[in-house]
Parts: sequence; C-alpha cells; structure tokens
Amino acid sequence: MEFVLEAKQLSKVYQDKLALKGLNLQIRAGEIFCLLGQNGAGKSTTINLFLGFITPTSGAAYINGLEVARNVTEVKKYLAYIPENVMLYPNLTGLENLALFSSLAGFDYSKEELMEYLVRSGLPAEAASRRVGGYSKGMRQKVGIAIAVAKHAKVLLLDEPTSGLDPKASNEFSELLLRLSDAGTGIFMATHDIFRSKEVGTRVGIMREGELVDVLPAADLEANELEKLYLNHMHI
Ligand SMILES: Nc1ncnc2c1ncn2[C@@H]1O[C@H](COP(=O)(O)OP(=O)(O)OP(=O)(O)O)[C@@H](O)[C@H]1O
Repeated sequence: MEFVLEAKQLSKVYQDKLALKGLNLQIRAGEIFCLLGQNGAGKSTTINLFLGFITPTSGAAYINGLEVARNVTEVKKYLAYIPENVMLYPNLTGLENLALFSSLAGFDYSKEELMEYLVRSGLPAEAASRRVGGYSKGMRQKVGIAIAVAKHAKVLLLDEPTSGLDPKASNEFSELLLRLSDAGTGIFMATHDIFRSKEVGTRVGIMREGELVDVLPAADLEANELEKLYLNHMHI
C-alpha cells in the first residue's frame, strides 16, 4: 500500500458554507503532515472527513486504500484519533481505559503488556492505576498515544493536540510522535503551533478558507521563515 492517507478532490459544504475545497493530499507510512490554518480554515472538517464522522459533499477520503465513506467501520481499525482533549472514561484508571479501547479494537493484552504500552508512552507506572478523572491534559494525551500504539494504528489523526500543554509536556509529546513515525505510522496533525510543526513535521501544509494553499518540506525551513510564509498566506 503506497499511501496510508489520501484525499482526492475532497470537498465539504455545510448548508451554504464551502468549508473544504477540493483537497488533494497523499501521506505515506512514517510521514508527519502538519496542517496550519486560522480558526475556521477547515482543519477539523478535514479530520472529521477522514474519521468518517461526516460525509464529503464531493470527492473522497481514503485510509489505507479504503474509501472512508464506504467503509466507515473497517477504517476505524486502522485509525487512532487524538483530539484537543482526549476522551477517556474518567471513572476508570489509565490501565482500564487502555484495556477497554484496545479490546474494542480486537486486542486482548495482559496487564503487564498494557502497563508496558502506558509506560513507553511516558505515563508514570504509579499513575496508570489511578482514575483518569484526576489526570492532567498531558497525561490523557499519553494514554491517547498508548491507545494508538496498542491498536497498531496505521494512521494517527490529531486535532490541536498540544494546545494548553506546558512546554515540557509539549516537547515530550513531539518525541512520542517522532517515535510513532519511526515505527511507520502516518500522522496528520492540525495545529496552530508553527514551531512544533517545523520540529516534527515531514511536510507542513497551510490551509486558508478551505483551501490547501501551500505545502512545504519542513526540513528546508527555519521556524521563522515558516512563520513568515504562514503570515503572508493569511494576509493575501
Ligand atoms: N456543522 C457545521 N455546520 C455549519 N458550518 C460549519 C460546521 N462545522 C464547521 N463549519 C464551518 O466550516 C468552516 C471550517 O470549520 P473547521 O471547524 O473545519 O475549521 P478549523 O480550521 O478546524 O478551525 P479551528 O482552528 O477553530 O478548529 C468554518 O467556517 C465553520 O464555521
């Protein structure tokens, strides 16, 4: 399979609002694609189309070669999703949450294996047996990553995952993403964080009013150059 995530002329209209205009995009295993754009640019719409939460008005989204709208249940096996606030069951422990989500994905792990996934995702072992209701945002994001790893997701979709994380937690999160990409996961991240995009991205896309107006290889740019390009696009 060449591309783990693909969009072909993908568009979405809400009532009379054209939220996404003919997106064409291809992401390979191990690539990290960061999508920058102002509020309302169409980033969440794009992610929701890949998740199958909404259906395209025209065009198609593909995960692992399968058209999402026609295979909504099957594509969930290949996907992991980390929104701004990872949704977990607050009355269950981190370990119990991971056990639940990995069993829903068809994996039956021992307690030791679950613990290993959590600790490798940076959650302290003592925290794993505490209720998630008392976790910080950074700790919930780590459980989210552990779920993605435990279900062997081919694609990880993230919607502003680092907003509200302190610099240390945000840095740890970037390192986890780089490890996942090394292991072959294709990553698509919508973010407002230009610095992190440059740091972790293979490519950085800029979206404006529903259109992908630029795609840049992150390695070729300094963070301040990327910021300048981004701001230029916003002021056209
Ligand atoms: N359910 C909906 N019904 C009508 N319009 C919507 C709906 N969802 C989004 N929109 C509109 O579509 C456009 C794109 O929104 P979207 O949420 O995809 O942007 P975004 O880039 O994710 O913004 P943010 O950074 O604020 O999350 C916006 O103009 C928004 O108001």
